[in-house]
Amino acid sequence: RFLSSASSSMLTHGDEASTHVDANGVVDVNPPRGTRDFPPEDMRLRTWLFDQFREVSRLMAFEEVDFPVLESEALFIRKAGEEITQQLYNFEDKGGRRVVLRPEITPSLARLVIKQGKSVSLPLKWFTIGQCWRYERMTRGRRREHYQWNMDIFGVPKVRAIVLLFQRLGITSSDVGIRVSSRKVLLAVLNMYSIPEHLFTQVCVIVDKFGKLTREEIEKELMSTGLSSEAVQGIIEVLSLKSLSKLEEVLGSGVEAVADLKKLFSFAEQYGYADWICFDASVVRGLAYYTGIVFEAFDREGKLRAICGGGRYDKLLSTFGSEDIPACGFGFGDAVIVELLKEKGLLPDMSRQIDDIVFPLDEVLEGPASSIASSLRKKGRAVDLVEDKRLKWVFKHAERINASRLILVGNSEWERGMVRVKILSTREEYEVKADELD
Ligand SMILES: CC(=O)Nc1cnc2ccccc2c1
Repeated sequence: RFLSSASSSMLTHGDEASTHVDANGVVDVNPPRGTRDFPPEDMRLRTWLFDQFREVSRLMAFEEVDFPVLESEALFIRKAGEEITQQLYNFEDKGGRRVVLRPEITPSLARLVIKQGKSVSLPLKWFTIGQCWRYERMTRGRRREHYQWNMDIFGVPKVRAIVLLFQRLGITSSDVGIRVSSRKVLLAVLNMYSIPEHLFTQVCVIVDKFGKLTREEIEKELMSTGLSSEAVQGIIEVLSLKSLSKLEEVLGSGVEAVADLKKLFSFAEQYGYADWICFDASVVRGLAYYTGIVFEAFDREGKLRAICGGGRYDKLLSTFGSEDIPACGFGFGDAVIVELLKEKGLLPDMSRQIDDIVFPLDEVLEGPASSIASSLRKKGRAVDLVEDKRLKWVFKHAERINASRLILVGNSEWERGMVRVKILSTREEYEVKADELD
């Protein structure tokens, strides 16, 4: 497999957009800051990746849903100080409504589940692949949009879909692991230090920065919420645990967190994906609404950011004023996975492919050539009908787009109802009756 240039532009940021017209009046051809175009080669890679997402969703009997990329701002106003809600791509529309380009999918899912109310039978398993947005100062030069595959189950407590996808992509459990923990671990610690539960989501968001900030910075942020230094040390000590038995020693065996995690790891054993997952108490994920098991996939070489992440969120619906339905799900971005596939030499060959090129050798034969092209298309063949070119160009073009066959419509053959076929891989050449061409 060779690396196409595709993967590079999947990773580049929208170039620095300058003013929108330059000195000679040429419009700025770059897409807006932090966004990407998808020219054909990049679009082939993206389509391939999204086809893998779709196939796994189909295999797991998930139904596809979709939502507007524009949502009411109210859906994302949360008080916990998450990065995602501090970088809302929000604005006021011409009707004076507060709207956003959605930063994530789950709240839209929840909105639709509530809207569908009694008409949906549980459990429901929905998936979508949607573009998500954030507005951050370009100082960090990060992208402002990415596509996310979301898989969510409402009405039950799933990690299996992710393992299935990795296997489809050729990624093994020696390449990637999934760190698993539960928000209930943190809840138990807060209770040990009798910390009020209203601090819970705030503390989760801070602790989610474990890997990204220094210990001192974490301590400082935790202290700033009013936690005692004893509680701060206790939190950091417990969240550094990587062994379930040690966790049990610290929290005691009656704690729900320990029971949940033991159950999950025994399911993993039974389902045969135990070597993909590991307990890591530092996993809390940065979204305020998680209530139980949380997980994130990571590359074992530690070079990349989280590949995907998710968890259980049993109380999201009540934050929208509706009755709660237990739910869990994950978001899987389109960027880090491509970096990983590139690292592992697993990017597929993304070069263009076409079945037939049909070429009239004389312009009086453009009619017959066109009818040959359409009959082949009716048989499902991808046909490039070429006109106004010299034969030399057509041969080069056939190479360039990896055509399987070149079908030449010439006067002498056509008088006999024949066309000339050239198989480009074997150089084999033969005549065939035009209406027997398949
Ligand atoms: C690697 C990458 O592109 N991350 C990314 C890019 N855009 C986003 C936009 C919204 C939310 C998360 C986002 C995450």
